[in-house]
Amino acid sequence: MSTVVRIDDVSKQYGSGSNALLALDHISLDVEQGEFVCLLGASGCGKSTLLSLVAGLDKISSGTLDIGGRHVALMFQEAALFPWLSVAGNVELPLRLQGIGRAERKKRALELLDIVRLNGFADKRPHELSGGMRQRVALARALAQNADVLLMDEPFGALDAMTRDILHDELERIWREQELTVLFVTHNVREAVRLGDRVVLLSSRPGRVIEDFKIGHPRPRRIDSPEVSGQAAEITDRLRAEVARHAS
Ligand SMILES: Nc1ncnc2c1ncn2[C@@H]1O[C@H](COP(=O)(O)OP(=O)(O)OP(=O)(O)O)[C@@H](O)[C@H]1O
Repeated sequence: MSTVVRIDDVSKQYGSGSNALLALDHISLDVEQGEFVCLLGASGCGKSTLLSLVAGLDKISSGTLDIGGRHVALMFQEAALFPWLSVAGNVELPLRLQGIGRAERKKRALELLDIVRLNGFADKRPHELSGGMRQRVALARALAQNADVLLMDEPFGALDAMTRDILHDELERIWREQELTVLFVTHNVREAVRLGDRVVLLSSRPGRVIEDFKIGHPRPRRIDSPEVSGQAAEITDRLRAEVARHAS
């Protein structure tokens, strides 16, 4: 296995002087090729900060962060589609930025829409889609970036439980088929156990890695299975203890 994301002793401080805020405190975390790693922690512990550092959207304050020049794609809770573009137009955008010609773009966009099971919706506008369908488009657009690493920040947080459940299955299938490496931020412990090879628990601010749970249950998992529920309960207890420690 090769390491795709190497985070070594990374700290992140926002601001300076009396306004300084330490968001991440000496975080070390390696993500291997093809791994699905979920990041879990109390609100404000620095999960999104860590993703934005891996994405290169912000600079680390100290330590080393190495993704070996690999390409990353980001996906957020809001699909953030361009409303004036069709579904296919939104998916084509990264392809256009890669300089891919019109005919090839159209073909590739249709293939990607097929992968996320949105064939037949290419000409629709984002407002004509449900929330779950919009996230499928966002996923297709992320895949269009041909990234090695998919960074997902609560991508299903705004969806109802049933839609989320279906998208878990879809994401798992796509992750396997496309041999992606995924770093997935969530507040939802069961979702983390449902999806992750590992669930990395961060402390309350400043974020530190307090535990790295290996999730060995066979896939595909059901979010309501006794195995997932049992391990989620164990992790929730650990998280609760951390939040209580921070509050006291
Ligand atoms: N650009 C910024 N400037 C200053 N402070 C910031 C900035 N971005 C985040 N922070 C602060 O850093 C801390 C970590 O924020 P971050 O959004 O990474 O946490 P999180 O774990 O993703 O939170 P949540 O679970 O609520 O989404 C918070 O206290 C936040 O207010």
